[in-house]
Parts: sequence; C-alpha cells; structure tokens
Amino acid sequence: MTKLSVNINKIATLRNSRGGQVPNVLKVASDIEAFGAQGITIHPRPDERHIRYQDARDLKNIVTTEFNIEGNPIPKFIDLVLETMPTQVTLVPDAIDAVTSNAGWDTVSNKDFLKDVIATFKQNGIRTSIFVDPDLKMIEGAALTGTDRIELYTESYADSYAAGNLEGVKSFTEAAKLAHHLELGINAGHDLSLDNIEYFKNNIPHLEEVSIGHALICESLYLGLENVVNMYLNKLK
Ligand SMILES: CC(=O)[C@@H](O)[C@H](O)COP(=O)(O)O
Ligand SMILES: NCC(=O)COP(=O)(O)O
Repeated sequence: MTKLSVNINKIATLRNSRGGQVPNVLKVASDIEAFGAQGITIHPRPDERHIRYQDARDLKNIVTTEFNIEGNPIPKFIDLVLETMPTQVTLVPDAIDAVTSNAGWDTVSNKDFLKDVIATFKQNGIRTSIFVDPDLKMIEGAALTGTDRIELYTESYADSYAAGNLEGVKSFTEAAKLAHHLELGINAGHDLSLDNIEYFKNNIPHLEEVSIGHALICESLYLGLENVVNMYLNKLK
C-alpha cells in the first residue's frame, strides 16, 4: 500500500481569495483524514500566498495522521518546522518567485548544505525527504546527505503520460530501484492525478507515499472530496 498525503494548499488559496475562514483549512484537513487519507501536506511559501505560517502552527494541533511540511529551507522555514515538529519535512529548492515547484535538488553541489539541514531535523526526530528529479546521479547524491527519503518530482511523468507516452515512467522506475538499493524511502509528487496515479504506482517499486494537491482538489469540484480521496485510496492499494 502507498500512503496518500493530501496537499491542502489549494484550500488555503480559496480561503485567501475572500479573507475570512471559508473554506476552513483546519476543518478540511480533519475531514480529509476522516475520509481515509493517511496524511496532510502543506507547502508554505515565503509570500504566504496560500498556506500561512500560522496555518502550520494551527494544523499541528489538528492533524492526527502524518503531517508533512514542504519548502525551501530558508531560516524562517527551518524555525517553523522546528516549532511545529511535523512527522516529515520535505526540502524543495524553490526559487523565491516560483509559481510552483519546478525542479529537484542538485544533491551533488548542495551536498554540504543539505547534510547540515537534514542533520538538524533528524536530531529533532523529524523524518526528512528531499525533492529530486529521476536522475541516478542525484539519487546517489541524495543518499550521501543522510536523508531518510526522497520525493520523486513527477511533473515530467505526468506530462508524458498525458501525451500518451508510457515510456516516461521508466526513469522513475530506475530511480526508485536505485533509491531502494541505497536504503532511501521513496515518496513522489507533483501533478499526480486520478488519470495517471495507477500507472505510476504499478511501475514504481517500494513507493511509500504520494502527496497530491492541485489535481485532487480540482477533481473534487466535480466528484466531491470524500469520493475523490477514496478513489485515490483504491488506486493506491
Ligand atoms: C513540491 C511540490 O511539488 C508541491 O509541494 C507543489 O509544489 C505544491 O506547491 P504549490 O501548491 O505552491 O504549487
Ligand atoms: N509534493 C507534491 C505535492 O504536495 C502536491 O503537488 P501537486 O499535486 O499540487 O502538483
């Protein structure tokens, strides 16, 4: 079984569009857990355009499943993670003005930086994951940072699957095999959807967790959040 962690950034986007508390991010997170999801993911960005730092603090008291906080480990992000003590922190090399995450780490040139940050989180009992492209050199580099897991950056898979090219999953299969051999846990995320998740899951050995936000919330507009969460859970069995 692969765990589903639902990214609720888009719920915060909707809330922020009007001010106030509708939809209520905390209630939605609790409901998603009640619907069966095994985790909640947030990715606060420095401009707090969707999830706010205060949301992370509030969610800490609400989330009873796995709590995963993603972001670029700038000093204020590191402080937030150490304050909120999530189950897992996922480090992502976001540019400050990125619309969304658009690259994995260069684990070779950032090895010393990543080693330091990862050691800090692990000393505090927080599981670590780092966002990487399906590039074998980057997977080898990830293993040298001491991280517990990697998160495979799946946008290229999603694009190739949508274009009808099933070969696009191959580099991810090879990356997962190597990561497992190097004793890294394997997560994945970005642009995964009801359309493409099953083929991905069936082709990625040892896939422990996927984090899914944008597509899942869009699909819920038509199908309802509870239905959609359960549709993913069925595909991830
Ligand atoms: C790392 C990753 O792929 C996701 O966290 C994604 O970037 C969500 O962030 P946005 O909701 O800001 O697009
Ligand atoms: N780590 C990926 C994530 O949390 C969600 O990404 P997306 O489904 O919003 O593309």
